[in-house]
Amino acid sequence: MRIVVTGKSGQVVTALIERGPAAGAEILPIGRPELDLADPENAFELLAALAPDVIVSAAAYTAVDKAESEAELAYAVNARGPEGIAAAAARLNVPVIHISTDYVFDGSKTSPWLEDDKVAPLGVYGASKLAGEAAVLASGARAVILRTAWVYAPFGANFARTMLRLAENRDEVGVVADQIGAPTSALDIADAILKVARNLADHKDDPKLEGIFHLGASGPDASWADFAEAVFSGLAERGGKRVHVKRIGTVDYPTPAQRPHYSRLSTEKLARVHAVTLPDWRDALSVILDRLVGPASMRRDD
Ligand SMILES: NC(=O)C1=CN([C@@H]2O[C@H](COP(=O)(O)OP(=O)(O)OC[C@H]3O[C@@H](n4cnc5c(N)ncnc54)[C@H](O)[C@@H]3O)[C@@H](O)[C@H]2O)C=CC1
Repeated sequence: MRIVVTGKSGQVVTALIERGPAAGAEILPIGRPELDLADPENAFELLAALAPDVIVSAAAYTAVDKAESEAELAYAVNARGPEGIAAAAARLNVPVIHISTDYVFDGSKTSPWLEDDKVAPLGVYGASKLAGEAAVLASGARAVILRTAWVYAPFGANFARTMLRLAENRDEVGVVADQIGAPTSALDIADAILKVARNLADHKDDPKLEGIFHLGASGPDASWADFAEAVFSGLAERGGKRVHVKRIGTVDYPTPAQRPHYSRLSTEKLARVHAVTLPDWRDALSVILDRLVGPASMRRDD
């Protein structure tokens, strides 16, 4: 199975490159300079030359706060980019898996968001990603939208790595405790994408496999403060220092873009239709900390 994925250096792209071979997939990343999503005119020629079985649209403008002052660029990359990719996929008759976000919701629920819940993005990033979803769904390509959230990995820019960096010279870190979600490993996201890609490639005439699906880790709800505490206790278990989390409110940490208070996504539909369930986020974090800090077992006496 040949999978072309947009982007070259992102968390999900990098995870796909790492996980693809074990799933029997050849991963072909395309990104800048040859493909600029802000100007995807050449997408068809590029994709046609690579002859993929499935296209994964993973690259995006992901700077949530900066998007508030760069709306034009955010829309170009997150809406017109995927539109160009999906139009090419339709012409090539190749299915497309497009990665989207919990930020299409306003966070006002208190139970996990369902795929057909009312969308109401709070900021430019979420609105531009929502426009991307709409463009992909309207393209005529066989399309799966995978909305995920709170992505982190052993590489790239993410919350877990930021916490570990702060631990180097801080004994206490203030982290918001009133935004709830599920930290989701890009490695697990890559495994899920590969399974969905396989389902699409193997069952060409099954429209039930298409549409919007939510993808997130299993396990208990977590706040960013809970996630930080789990990172720091994992660090301590691996012989690192103890860092205290000061639980603060969103009001104490103002940002240009407003974030949803409750971001947990219901993953029941993905489990039912594609037979994909992600591991508990605490187990996934342990896998990533083993790589970033060193295996906990190495520090034990046994
Ligand atoms: N990071 C997160 O917490 C979340 C991410 N997502 C979505 O998941 C997907 C993957 O996210 P990450 O891997 O975390 O993103 P990332 O920020 O790690 O990587 C983004 C990738 O997009 C590429 N890119 C940016 N502008 C481009 C352009 N104009 N042309 C071509 N490539 C361009 C970058 O070079 C990079 O490879 C994105 O669609 C994002 O919207 C959804 C929910 C949460």
